[in-house]
Amino acid sequence: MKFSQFSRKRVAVVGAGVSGLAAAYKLKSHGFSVTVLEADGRAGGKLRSVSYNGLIWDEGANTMTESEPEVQCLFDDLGLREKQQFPISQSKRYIVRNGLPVLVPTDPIALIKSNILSTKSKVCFYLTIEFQIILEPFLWKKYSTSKVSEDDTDESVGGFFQRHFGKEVVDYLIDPIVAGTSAGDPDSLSMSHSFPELWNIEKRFGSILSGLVQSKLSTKKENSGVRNGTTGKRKPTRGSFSFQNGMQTLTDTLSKELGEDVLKLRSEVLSLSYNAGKSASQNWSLTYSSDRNSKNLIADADAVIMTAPVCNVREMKFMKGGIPFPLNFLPEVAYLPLSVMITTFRKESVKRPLEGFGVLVPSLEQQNGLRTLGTLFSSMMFPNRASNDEYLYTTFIGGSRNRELAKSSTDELKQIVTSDLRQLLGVEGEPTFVNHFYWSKAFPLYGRNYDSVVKAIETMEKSLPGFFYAGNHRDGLSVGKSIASGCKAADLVISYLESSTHQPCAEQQELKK
Ligand SMILES: Cc1cc2nc3c(=O)[nH]c(=O)nc-3n(C[C@H](O)[C@H](O)[C@H](O)COP(=O)(O)OP(=O)(O)OC[C@H]3O[C@@H](n4cnc5c(N)ncnc54)[C@H](O)[C@@H]3O)c2cc1C
Ligand SMILES: C=Cc1c2[nH]c(c1C)Cc1[nH]c(c(CCC(=O)O)c1C)Cc1[nH]c(c(C)c1CCC(=O)O)Cc1[nH]c(c(C)c1C=C)C2
Repeated sequence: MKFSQFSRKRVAVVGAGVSGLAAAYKLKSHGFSVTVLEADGRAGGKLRSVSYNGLIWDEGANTMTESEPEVQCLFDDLGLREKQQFPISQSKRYIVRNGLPVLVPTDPIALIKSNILSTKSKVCFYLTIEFQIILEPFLWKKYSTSKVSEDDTDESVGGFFQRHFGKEVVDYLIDPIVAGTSAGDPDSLSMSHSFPELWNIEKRFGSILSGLVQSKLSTKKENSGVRNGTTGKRKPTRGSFSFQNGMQTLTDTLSKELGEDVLKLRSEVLSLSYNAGKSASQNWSLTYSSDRNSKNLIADADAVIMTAPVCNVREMKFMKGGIPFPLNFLPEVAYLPLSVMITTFRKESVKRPLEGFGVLVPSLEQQNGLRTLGTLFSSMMFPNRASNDEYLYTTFIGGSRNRELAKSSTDELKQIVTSDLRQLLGVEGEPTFVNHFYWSKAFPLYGRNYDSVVKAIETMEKSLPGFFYAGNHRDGLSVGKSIASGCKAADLVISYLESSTHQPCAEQQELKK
């Protein structure tokens, strides 16, 4: 316990996904009395690992990165470093072109040599790289007055990259990468919400490439302190990783640290009521269902961190000062459905196995008969996830490209996956094992009107003192960003409750503005 003065302050965290658990862990270690209410019978949310018959697989997130400082701190505190598992040959990633996997080059020169792009696009890409620093600011100015829509925060990912690199780069690089990181498509996604760093770099420097060069130089300058050991910050490990027994090891470790008294499973939050008191003391009252008790239960709290998806928040009842607080300003969020198929094949049945991370299928390759979004070479990356004589693959189907296909039966999906893997890797015969997991709402779509969602969340926070929203609907979909979002919400709760112990209520409101 770091600050025992908080031990009587109570915080309710709604949702035991990675963001809620990270927030709760931080608050608990600062001495708060925390309750995590989780609707499901398990903790972890979109982190979901299975060990069965000598196989290990993930039905949700498969890997994560450690770019956010909050993630680094959490791992150090939890002692998770020894459980991290780094994939073999993770830089080898493939994109399908003309029906076959092509290794994605890791640098521009290799890209010129590869078959991913046509000669015309390669020349265009090469010239762009060579001359972009000089030409791009002018191109940007030209487009910024002609092509970008009036409210330019709504530019699509496809529009942005086409403006910079041309259509073929969008079709054969951006489209598969976007599918492989959000299950979305370049035309539906908002650039400012999906790639905020790149968007801001262009806004700040007027050009992506010169901006990247300049920001890289300034990061190098900042990091030189790390090498000298003067900043005390750890340099993030490079690349993606998982954990022994899969990604759920992370949320299992957090759940264990929190303990059964804190984490209440099968507890779906139904309503939240805020009643302003003289101080921010137990102003919140939450009702939740409990399968152990036919009656709904009540949890009182001084502050609330909400991490349930927006679609679930819209179903909750909010009250403020005894009267309903309607959430009609909270827009409906679109979600992408996804099926995750696990298959294993005997090694001798895979005629053209590939080493590396996995293969992504651009939308245009549907014309060559392929119907999956992509496949991770799970047991190539993590050999202990299958026996020595078999390969385990994780294939994704659906997303914005093919919502209906995601809902297909296990048998239909088995045929689709086997057919795609036959074409891509030369598998023969049937898989020796199949597992299917269907996510009806795998990802929120950061669509071109997503600003309205973020603004509505901010309105909720401003209108309801002591209410904070965290999770993957805010600053990014990745596990790392979800953790960072949870930790930031915990920090806001700490300053809110710290200030509220010394200040009258009106001033707390000011603080939130
Ligand atoms: C198939 C798939 C693959 C992915 N792959 C990767 C990857 O490789 N790398 C990566 O970085 N990210 C990946 N992600 C994304 C990442 O896993 C998620 O964005 C992240 O885990 C979300 O965490 P969260 O805590 O914000 O939300 P969630 O995990 O969705 O947690 C929210 C929790 O709130 C609970 N809840 C909802 N309503 C209520 C209520 N009324 N009362 C109480 N509780 C409620 C839910 O049951 C849930 O447990 C993937 C996601 C999916 C679905
Ligand atoms: C084909 C479908 C999908 C694959 N993974 C996901 C989908 C929808 C989900 C997913 N994967 C990653 C993230 C985090 C994104 C982020 O913002 O960091 C999500 C939501 C990790 C990831 N996967 C790929 C990349 C380039 C990244 C970013 C991190 C990293 O570079 O490691 C590419 C990729 N995804 C899939 C495959 C088969 C693949 C590449 C071959 C599957």
